[in-house]
Amino acid sequence: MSHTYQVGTPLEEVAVKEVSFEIKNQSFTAIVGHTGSGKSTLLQHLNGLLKPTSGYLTINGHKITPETKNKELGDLRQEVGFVFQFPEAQLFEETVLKDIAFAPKNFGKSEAEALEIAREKAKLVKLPEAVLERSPFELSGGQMRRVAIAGILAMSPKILVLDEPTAGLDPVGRFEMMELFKQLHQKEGLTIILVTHQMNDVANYADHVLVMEEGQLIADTTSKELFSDPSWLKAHHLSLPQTTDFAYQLQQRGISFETLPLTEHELARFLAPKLNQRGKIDG
Ligand SMILES: Nc1ncnc2c1ncn2[C@@H]1O[C@H](COP(=O)(O)OP(=O)(O)OP(=O)(O)O)[C@@H](O)[C@H]1O
Repeated sequence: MSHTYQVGTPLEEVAVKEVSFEIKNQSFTAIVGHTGSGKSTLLQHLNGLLKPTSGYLTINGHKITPETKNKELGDLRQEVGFVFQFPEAQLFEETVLKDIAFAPKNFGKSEAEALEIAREKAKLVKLPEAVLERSPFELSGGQMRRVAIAGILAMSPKILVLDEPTAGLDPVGRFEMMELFKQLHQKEGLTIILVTHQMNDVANYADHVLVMEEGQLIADTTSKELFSDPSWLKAHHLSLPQTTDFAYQLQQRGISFETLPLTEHELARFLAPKLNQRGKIDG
């Protein structure tokens, strides 16, 4: 599929060029690439916010073509939860619980049912009980974002699409947010599709990676494969996760790795026996 903005005007811009890929059910996919490479444009096709200007996509059995009408996309929009950048900007209700209950209520649930769903989803995103009756605007940035995410989960989506969901959070908030997505993926069985600039998050959480460059898909791979080739990443001005970079630097100083580690845990597992051995020899 391709997407061109403002076709036929002087501002015409091909944002996504003939990309073709498959995302498996219940996978955790990261989409990476520089600013302007087409990630957000691609993402907005996944629940029909944008339609391809040529080609098609099939999501959960729903085919979207340039001719697809918005009214045909109701089911898809319920099945694909879309978390925009800074989703807390869309909070508006008087209380946290009412905000989370908004969508189910709008989609025909009774007030009591919607509030019940809201309680369940608030728990799922680990909002403390004490905040549920408070105004969402009195919460911390991280908590507000959790309210917004709970509001999307209240539609019981099968696929969660996240556009830089940790932007603007502090390191602890970022970690907790990523752990939440990991839990939603592993325990709730959600398919996660995440746009991120954080290679550490790609290494720690994603199994599948799509790399965009100037509107084209230049890699469709696993995180292990992607980070095993530092020279390819360098050629495309992409960085390595911190741990992989550290291991790569060790490798350049003569310590050989079968495959470069992606996580601190993998690096520690590799280094510990070597350092223990050194200790024994030195001692
Ligand atoms: N509504 C729009 N109208 C016209 N051009 C647009 C529009 N939205 C995006 N573009 C252009 O499409 C291209 C891809 O933008 P897109 O936002 O998809 O990239 P991105 O990889 O998500 O960038 P970022 O990492 O900064 O969010 C850019 O050249 C951008 O200027």
